[in-house]
Amino acid sequence: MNVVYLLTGANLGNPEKQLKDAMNEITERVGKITKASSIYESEAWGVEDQPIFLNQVLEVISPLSATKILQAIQQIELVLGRIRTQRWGSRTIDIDILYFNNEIIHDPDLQVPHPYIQERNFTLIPLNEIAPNFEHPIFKKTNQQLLMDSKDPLHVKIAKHE
Ligand SMILES: Nc1ncnc2c1ncn2[C@@H]1O[C@H](COP(=O)(O)OP(=O)(O)OP(=O)(O)O)[C@@H](O)[C@H]1O
Ligand SMILES: Nc1nc2c(c(=O)[nH]1)N=C(CO)CN2
Repeated sequence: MNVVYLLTGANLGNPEKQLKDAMNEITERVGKITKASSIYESEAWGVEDQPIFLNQVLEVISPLSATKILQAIQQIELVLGRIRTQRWGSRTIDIDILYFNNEIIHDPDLQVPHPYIQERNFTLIPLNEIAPNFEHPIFKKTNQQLLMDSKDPLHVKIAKHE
């Protein structure tokens, strides 16, 4: 069994419902959700002039390989009607693999740990709620240390407690 951390995000349609729907699909297609952070809201990072985002981090126990999980989350994005616009643009649902066990993967289609974890408070803050002591396998720092070192000014607040 593998331990995988996923980030879900949405800023179009009904973001809260889409995060809930994503949890159901993840349970169906990826594995058992063992921890779920609160739902957080923040301004759009990277591209301005977008609606605010909701984000959540999930810990999932999965029998699938990282490649199979990527395929499963891409299926879920399709099922939930993801509309792709621009890079870092608005979306009905986005699912990223943050960590897969403590493995380092550099495939053209799959970078694990996710390359932006340490730069984005919208990832670090929910991640810290459920996995503060998990160590980043490249930086050899816990999520808590990464958050303390973060230079991202983005303000991320709880929208809804789990
Ligand atoms: N760890 C990962 N999790 C999810 N997708 C990944 C990962 N590493 C690489 N990818 C690739 O990224 C592509 C998805 O890009 P996407 O359009 O979601 O980027 P984005 O969400 O706009 O930006 P970002 O990746 O910075 O969050 C997928 O096709 C997938 O192959
Ligand atoms: N606050 C926030 N900003 C973002 C997000 C996101 O999930 N939350 N996702 C993006 C696409 O990768 C770009 N910007």
